[in-house]
Amino acid sequence: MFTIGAFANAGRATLMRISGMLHLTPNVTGRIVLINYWVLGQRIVARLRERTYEAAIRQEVEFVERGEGDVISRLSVDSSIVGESVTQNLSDGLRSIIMASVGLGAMFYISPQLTILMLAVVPPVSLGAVFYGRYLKKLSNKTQEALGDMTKVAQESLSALRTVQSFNAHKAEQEKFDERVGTVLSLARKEAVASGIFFGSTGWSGNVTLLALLAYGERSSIMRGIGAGIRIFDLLERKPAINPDLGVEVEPSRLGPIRFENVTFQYPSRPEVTVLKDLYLEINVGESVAIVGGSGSGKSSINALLLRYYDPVKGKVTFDGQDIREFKPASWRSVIGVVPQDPVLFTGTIASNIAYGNESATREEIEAAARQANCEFVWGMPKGFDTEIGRLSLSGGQRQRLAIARALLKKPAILALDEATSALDATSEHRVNDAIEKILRSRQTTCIIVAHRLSTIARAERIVVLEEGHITETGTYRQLVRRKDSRFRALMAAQLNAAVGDPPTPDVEQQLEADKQPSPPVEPPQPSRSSADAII
Ligand SMILES: Nc1ncnc2c1ncn2[C@@H]1O[C@H](COP(=O)(O)OP(=O)(O)OP(=O)(O)O)[C@@H](O)[C@H]1O
Repeated sequence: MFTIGAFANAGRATLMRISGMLHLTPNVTGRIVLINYWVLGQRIVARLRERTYEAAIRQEVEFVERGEGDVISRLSVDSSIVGESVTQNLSDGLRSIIMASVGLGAMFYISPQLTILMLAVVPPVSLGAVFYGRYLKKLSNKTQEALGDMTKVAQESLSALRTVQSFNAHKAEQEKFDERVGTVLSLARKEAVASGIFFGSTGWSGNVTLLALLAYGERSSIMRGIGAGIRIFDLLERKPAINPDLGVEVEPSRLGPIRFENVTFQYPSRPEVTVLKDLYLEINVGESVAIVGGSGSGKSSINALLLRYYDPVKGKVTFDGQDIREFKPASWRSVIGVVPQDPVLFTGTIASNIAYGNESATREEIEAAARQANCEFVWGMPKGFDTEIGRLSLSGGQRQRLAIARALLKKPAILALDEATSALDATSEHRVNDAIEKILRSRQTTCIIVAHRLSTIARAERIVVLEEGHITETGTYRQLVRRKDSRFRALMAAQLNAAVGDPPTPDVEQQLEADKQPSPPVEPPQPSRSSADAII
């Protein structure tokens, strides 16, 4: 064996002598080869990304929506790996071919018998390499899948950060992500061990060569690594504008009015636009207030401030007389149930979606909340509450009802509801309205509703009309609708007309006329279905 080793070294020395004759120092040759291959690699990666994106965007919606993260990871990580391995393998392969053929030629020249003896090891080693290669490929595939899964989890929660924060689900999301990171780590470890065996089989000289190659060729990747590291550390060191660790806990049983005290607000990304101007709004314990106003008047921004996604620029929001900035954000959000305009569902079962951020909820509690929110469609599904759902696999109305159930499960002292503006199918819409009405009637929860439907507006105890960032009118539905020149009437008529089509339809006029009549003392008004559920 020693003789064969010495013999192979003699072949390698011959190759070195040849490159010496061509006046190519290993340093210069290495640099040229590396730069060329690096550029080639980048071109391959760019082409691959374009083609992958082109293919992804042509797929059926279901494929991408179910495995969004996977597609993104193929675009970012997989394509780099392919690019790197193609160039790396290509350069390694070329180098090996040259070394092997020149070396073998020299060896044959010195002693054909010894060369043939040495070549006898080639077939079993090749066979081993084939099986070993397959194993490595499978392992790498699994790692990529795990990476895709990890990206998907991160993407789902980051794209729904408002939901994650309002349901205090950081811990659950972190655990989910950590689990994926763990899987990736253990697979990567397996891959490293497997590669280690591979390199180990080439003996100490192989390892030394590899180290030299790494030290020599990887300098540019280290620089790239530093660049990427800076971006990561920037995020790690960033202090959140709303510190999640500062503040006092809110007693879950604490009740009190909510006050927006002369609040002025601009979004940090658009400081030139004042969304809310010196707004004063008081909502008493158990009261339901509907906020109405034209698109862009600042309705949703009120909810965003209430939930402390943002802080006011001037003025303050108080709960029971205390500035909500004094509360720990998670503790404050835990007393508020949120139903956003376009609710987000997460990968998982219907039950886990209703119990989002509320892991201790029992099946009975989940079902009770679903019943309260008119989610009867769940019982009709073959697997009921254990049905697996993707982000968008339910209708808008069903999603909104699940979101209502999710919010009700928290038994919140305050309910912040943003009605869906998009049209829901007739049955769903009716069931959503019905669920909201049930909540409004119960009078246990303080409700602040960004309302778009007449039926909800009519049911709320008080209506505030928001125009250009401040409240221009406030009163009950009857008071506002009866006031001949009220801004509310004008808003309703204009928006209903816009929804139904010009010129004003008899429906709108009839509705407004009908509402002028005195109502029965106990029953709340029952606007006719044609216009009552109209989206405004
Ligand atoms: N995240 C944001 N960053 C910057 N500007 C925003 C942001 N969200 C909303 N705005 C702007 O703030 C203003 C008020 O928006 P808001 O969503 O509160 O209105 P809205 O009354 O709820 O409208 P709609 O009924 O259409 O939902 C709009 O001009 C909007 O463009």
